Amino acid sequence: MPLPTFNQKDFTRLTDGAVKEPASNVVTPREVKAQESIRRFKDIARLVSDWIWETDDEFRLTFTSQRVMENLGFHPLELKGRRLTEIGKFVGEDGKPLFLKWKAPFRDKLFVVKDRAGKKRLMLMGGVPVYDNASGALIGARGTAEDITERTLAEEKLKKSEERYRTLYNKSPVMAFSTNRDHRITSVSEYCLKILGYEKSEMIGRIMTSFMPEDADKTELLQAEDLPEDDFREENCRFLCKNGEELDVVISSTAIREEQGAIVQILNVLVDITERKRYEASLVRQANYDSLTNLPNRGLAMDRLGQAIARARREDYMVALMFVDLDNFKKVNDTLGHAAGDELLVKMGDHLSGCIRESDTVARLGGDEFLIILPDLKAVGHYEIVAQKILDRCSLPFELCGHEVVVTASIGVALYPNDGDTPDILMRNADSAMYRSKSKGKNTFQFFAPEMDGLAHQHLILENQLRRALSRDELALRYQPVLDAKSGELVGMEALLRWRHPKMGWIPPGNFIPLAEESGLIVPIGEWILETACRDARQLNEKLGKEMFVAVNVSARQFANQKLVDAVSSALEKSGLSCGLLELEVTEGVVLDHVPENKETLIRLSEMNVRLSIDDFGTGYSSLSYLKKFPFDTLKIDRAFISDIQEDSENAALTKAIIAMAHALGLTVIGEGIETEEQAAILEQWHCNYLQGYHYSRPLSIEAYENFARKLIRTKA
Ligand SMILES: Nc1nc2c(ncn2[C@@H]2O[C@@H]3COP(=O)(O)O[C@H]4[C@@H](O)[C@H](n5cnc6c(=O)[nH]c(N)nc65)O[C@@H]4COP(=O)(O)O[C@H]3[C@H]2O)c(=O)[nH]1
Repeated sequence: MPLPTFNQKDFTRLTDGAVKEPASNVVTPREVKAQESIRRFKDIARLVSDWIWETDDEFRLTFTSQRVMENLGFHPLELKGRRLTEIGKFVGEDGKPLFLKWKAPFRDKLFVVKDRAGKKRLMLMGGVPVYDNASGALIGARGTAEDITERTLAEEKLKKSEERYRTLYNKSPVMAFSTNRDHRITSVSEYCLKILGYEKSEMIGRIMTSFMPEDADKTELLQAEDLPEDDFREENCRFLCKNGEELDVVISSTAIREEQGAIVQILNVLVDITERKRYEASLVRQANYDSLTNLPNRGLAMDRLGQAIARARREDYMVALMFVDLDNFKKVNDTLGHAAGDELLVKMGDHLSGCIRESDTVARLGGDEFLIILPDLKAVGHYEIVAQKILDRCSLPFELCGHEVVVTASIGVALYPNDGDTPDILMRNADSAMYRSKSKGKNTFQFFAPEMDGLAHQHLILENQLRRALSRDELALRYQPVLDAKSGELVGMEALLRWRHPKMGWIPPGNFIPLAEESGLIVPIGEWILETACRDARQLNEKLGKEMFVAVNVSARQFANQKLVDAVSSALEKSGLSCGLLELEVTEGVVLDHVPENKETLIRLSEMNVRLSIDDFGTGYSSLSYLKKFPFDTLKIDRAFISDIQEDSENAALTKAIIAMAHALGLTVIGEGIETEEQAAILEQWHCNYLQGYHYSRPLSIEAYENFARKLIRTKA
């Protein structure tokens, strides 16, 4: 028996509400019931978003609700009579075709159908078989279909993004973990586990701060309520690895909230900044600490001294500053080598640190100088105890490279407020006091006294600084060209000493050579000059392919030292410069001293084939007799004669006579201090052999000299 069906007309009539009442007014109860049922169906069909369908026993559509137009774009009439399986197919979760047993109700079956535009739509179908009441035969089916295309797409999208997030969370090299509102860890990324070294089970469920060192500041991290709504919060903290190592991390926390705003989860991403921190710390260390001894350097010491003075001013204390200088450090360096010297400094740093309290500071200023700051002295006399302790400790023998070495120290003490109220003044005064200790025979300490500011004391300070200048590379040589008067060609150069003082800048030789002579320092300094000048000359000659001499000034004090000849031959040997290219300039004083040894030294040098020159001739006795007695090769006319050669006829006559006389004795004559073309022309006319002076060039560094020489050689070529 066919299923009583609604045709389309019926349906339109029902769903549009245009139900026309039958002509007869006699309505049976059965009809009323039927009409009610139709109205109910009409309302439902209009309101539900699902597509309602009905088929006959061959599953041809006999009815579809209007919704199908919205879902699939078909007019219900277009579908009428078509089999459901013609317009689409049932599929399983896996997308494979599914064969429905129509005899039983079914629900949530996926039905893939193409809409009018040919696009795939996904419907979720449910249906029931319809049986004939009387015969019990299957006469069709009816059901609903929900269009789930958009929802499925959205779900798939969400699923994919969740998968992506999960992959990111777990597989990428990001340290991340989630916590709940109680800060207990709920999930942790694989990378995080790998870096921290824990098993997942060791982290899940634990409060995150339990992975931080006890002394770490955790307050901020435990303020979940403070987490920003649309941003993340960054905190610096330390994390403990399973192996006990500590990681410095920046932890960025983002709150994941439910719609009402309550926090559901906190996502924490950790960035390991341990290396960066280490690097920053090493930079700070480099800037503030001495790399050899690990003690604070001058900068940090001055800073601490400033702070100590400020505190002492507030609290009415005194500050003692001790300048400690080792007495025989250079000897250790020279005899045992630099490695031993370094070891000594490190050990000395330890010794000094052992003599003071933790609140005091030991710093290394450079070289063999240390500084001690005692910041909160309550009683005068306390620093005396410390100073004596330091002297005692310093003079204990050191074991250095298998040798037992004894070093002593000289200490200068200055006090705040008595001896100064700024770090600079205190430093200067402690330094002065230290020099006084040195002059008093070393291995002692001295307090600053106002008279130490005097000239004699400054002299003493300078002498001590000069003593250190050599080891600190503060000395340098400049070279002034010497030219052939006739040809204008370069024949040689004179080496002139300069001192680059760390605070005073370049100091001219006239200001410190007398000091060096007086103190005997000219001997080691002279050796350095000889070595440097010979080496530079040899290298320059090699580069230029020329044989030019270098003249080196040798003072009377150097002659008094027996080792001059040895120093000269050692310099020549080390450099490989031929003896005939070294000229030693001596002043009249050397020969006038009537010291027999000087003559002997000059003879020995001359026998070595080293050239000898008498410097500044004309300024002293200018005795002709010694020129004959001593083996000189060259005579240098002092620039005092040359400067007024044009105006002063007496000087001019004298200069002319000196040149003639020197030639008669077989000497080469050099005119010094040539400043003008005219002076050069006159001297050339008088047969002066060589010329030197600002007119040609000022003394130059060896590099600048090389350029000068190359240019001159080019113009002469
Ligand atoms: N006004 C003027 N000056 C000119 C001119 N040409 C050169 N001079 C300067 O005259 C000085 C010549 O050196 P000196 O008579 O040996 O006189 C030297 C020498 O006696 C001594 N000296 C320099 N270097 C050394 C050294 O290595 N050892 C020793 N023992 N003494 C040195 O110091 C003295 C002064 O040296 P510096 O200041 O370098 O002065 C140099 C040089 O710069 C010029 O045209 N005009």
